[in-house]
Amino acid sequence: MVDNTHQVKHQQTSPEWGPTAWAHLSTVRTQSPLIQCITNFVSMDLMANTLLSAGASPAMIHSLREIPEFTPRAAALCVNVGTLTAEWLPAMRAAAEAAGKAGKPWVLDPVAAGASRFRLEACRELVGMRPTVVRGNGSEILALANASVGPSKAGQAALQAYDKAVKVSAERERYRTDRDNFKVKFKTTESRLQETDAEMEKLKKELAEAKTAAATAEAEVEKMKVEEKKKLDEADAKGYEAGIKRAALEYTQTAHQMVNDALEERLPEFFELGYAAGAEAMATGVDSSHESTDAVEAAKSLAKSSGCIVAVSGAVDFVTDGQRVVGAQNGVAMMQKITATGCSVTALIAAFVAIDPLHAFEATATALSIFGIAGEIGMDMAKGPASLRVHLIDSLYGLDQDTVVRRVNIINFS
Ligand SMILES: Nc1ncnc2c1ncn2[C@@H]1O[C@H](COP(=O)(O)OP(=O)(O)OP(=O)(O)O)[C@@H](O)[C@H]1O
Ligand SMILES: Cc1ncsc1CCO
Repeated sequence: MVDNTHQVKHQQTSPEWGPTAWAHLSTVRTQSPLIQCITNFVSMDLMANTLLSAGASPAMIHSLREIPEFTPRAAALCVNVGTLTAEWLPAMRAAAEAAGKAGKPWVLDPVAAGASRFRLEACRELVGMRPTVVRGNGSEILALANASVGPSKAGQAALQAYDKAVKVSAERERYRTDRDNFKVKFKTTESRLQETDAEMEKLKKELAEAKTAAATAEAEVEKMKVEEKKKLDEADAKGYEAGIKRAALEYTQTAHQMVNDALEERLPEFFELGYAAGAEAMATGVDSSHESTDAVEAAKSLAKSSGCIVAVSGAVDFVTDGQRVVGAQNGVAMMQKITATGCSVTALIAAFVAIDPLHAFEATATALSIFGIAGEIGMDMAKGPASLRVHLIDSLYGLDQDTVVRRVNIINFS
């Protein structure tokens, strides 16, 4: 059971974040608050180990039969809908209600809130039960905020999304047309090149024939030299004909050389055209994920309409109560490559809020920052996501005052 008289008391409106974060972490270590987690199957292990390495005491208890007896004894509750089923939802409701009645803080993680109507409805209902904190990624907070603002605003958001989709699709079509036009141009050039090649082959053949004819004629002239004068005249005439043919061949050879030179000169131009079309085709990808910065306004409006603290995780973890906004800028991008880091930091928020429930806003920001610092230090030793998972837990366990105070990076955004 948590003794609230030991809760962190030195918070002010504008806290010194480093010392505050250390006060929160060291209080979690000394009080070891019992945190009940109703969470998804994927996150159970990492979440429990995160809480343990921070000094809290995890209990992954979700049976409806145990909740009335157990939940009031926990210092805080963490509800995560990651692998939601119709059977588990009543347990989540019951635990949220029991925590509320016992005056214990509880935290909601609306995993993939927008993935289905069932999930969105469940999340909306749970938000309506007034969790102390809601923590999600950008897409989850956007889905939840849009679902909570009523049909007209949701309709507007859908229309805006539709407009954007139409624009992107038109742009894509334009790129496709450009690319197809280039393909046609390229094919035409190619067929012209083939025609020239065929012409060249024909001329080569004629040249060979002419060479043979000239050789024959020369041989004949030689022969005529020793033959009668009468036949010499005839042979001369044939030789003259061969001469004309050779001149004609020399002329066609020169013409062919000119065509070749002209094509060679234009080669860089063809290359430029191909390169430009390639670059345009590559620029057609459409990014559909949301950054945490995209969801700050949605988080503020959700915080206002629900009365909860709302946190959006990402490169910057934003925390808002509807008026104030702060951003925790710790963590490393590789944390996204470990499943359930988000779920785990939500549980850590529950532990921090458990020991300082009167300052849930500050406790949420410091929990996010501390988890990020553990990720940063863990990353120095990690080779990839699997080893980061291990080193993150080790680093969280080993954090000391100097490191925390020095590395906490929380700034005011409003
Ligand atoms: N680009 C980033 N740079 C630094 N830290 C990040 C980045 N992206 C996420 N994080 C950190 O990773 C943790 C998890 O955040 P994320 O937004 O990925 O949660 P999530 O999508 O709910 O995760 P999950 O569903 O796997 O539990 C947070 O502590 C967050 O600060
Ligand atoms: C991968 C996954 N699917 C449902 S819950 C969960 C863990 C991250 O939220």
